[in-house]
Amino acid sequence: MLVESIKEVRNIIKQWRSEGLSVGFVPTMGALHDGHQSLMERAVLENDRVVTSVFVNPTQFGPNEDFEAYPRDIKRDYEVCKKVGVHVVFTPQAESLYFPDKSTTVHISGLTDVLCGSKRPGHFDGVCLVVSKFFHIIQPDKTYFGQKDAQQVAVIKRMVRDLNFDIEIVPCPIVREADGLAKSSRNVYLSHEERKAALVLSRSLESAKSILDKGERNASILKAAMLSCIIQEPLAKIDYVEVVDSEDLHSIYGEITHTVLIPIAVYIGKTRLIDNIIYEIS
Ligand SMILES: Nc1ncnc2c1ncn2[C@@H]1O[C@H](COP(=O)(O)OP(=O)(O)OP(=O)(O)O)[C@@H](O)[C@H]1O
Ligand SMILES: CC(C)(CO)[C@@H](O)C(=O)[O-]
Ligand code: BAL
Repeated sequence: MLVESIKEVRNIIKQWRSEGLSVGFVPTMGALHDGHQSLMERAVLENDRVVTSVFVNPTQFGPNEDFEAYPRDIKRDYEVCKKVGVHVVFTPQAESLYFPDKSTTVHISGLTDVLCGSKRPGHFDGVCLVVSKFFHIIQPDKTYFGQKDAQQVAVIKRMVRDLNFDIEIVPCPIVREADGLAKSSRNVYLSHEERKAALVLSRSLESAKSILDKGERNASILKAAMLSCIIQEPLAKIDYVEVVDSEDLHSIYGEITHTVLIPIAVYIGKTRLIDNIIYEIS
């Protein structure tokens, strides 16, 4: 069922709750692909009822970012959700979520000062505001987020802790194209040449993994190897390449002694893509 009204979605969930049913939630910005589908499939397996939101959230886009251009196809998205077995596709209007005075903000400090947070000022405030609204409206038992946006997972977990949401966050693995490119709604922006060039992201992460597999533990050497891999691609412009603690996202410069997150953000032409791996040191 496609539901636009907040009141209606609340009533549906109230009814489910009165029947003792569990509720899973998958927030998305639409233009659904296999990455989103994997989150929805898992939610359908683990919950009696599933809500997916499709909302291109204006407050998480910077003034020079791609809010207008972001791909939108609600008809197709609805078909994908129905096929997967999602029960309600929630598509609120921005006017019903936001008010002109913008009185309330949700800011998670620390974790949002680095990586995408420092490159996209205000981005995580927008994400946290809209996700906290959805959590209040839907009050799910479990909610599903992709590891492709690893910093988003860390930030949302912190918000759930700090605001006492009684919701389990379920991080889901990155789904990739056959050649390694992480699935992303923004991949549609890529020209044929750029699509080939975009492989530099997964290639540089694979090279980091094989360097670690050989026993290298110096984070600076690892970073240098990844940078030199990416700069060989003329269409690529590095936004960041980091080696960070997988929990608190602090940069690591010296010896890697425990599990690390290796997140990267690279412009391919005008399109900014992100990817990462988690490497466990046993
Ligand atoms: N390749 C993927 N594998 C697993 N989860 C994914 C993947 N791509 C997106 N997701 C997850 O789907 C949810 C909704 O993401 P979103 O709608 O922003 O899609 P997206 O493809 O990440 O778009 P973009 O990166 O262009 O903003 C997020 O939790 C995100 O991490
Ligand atoms: C969680 C989210 C749907 C909030 O708009 C968005 O940041 C996304 O798609 O990852
Ligand atoms: N998946 C993250 C949404 C964004 O880039 O705004």
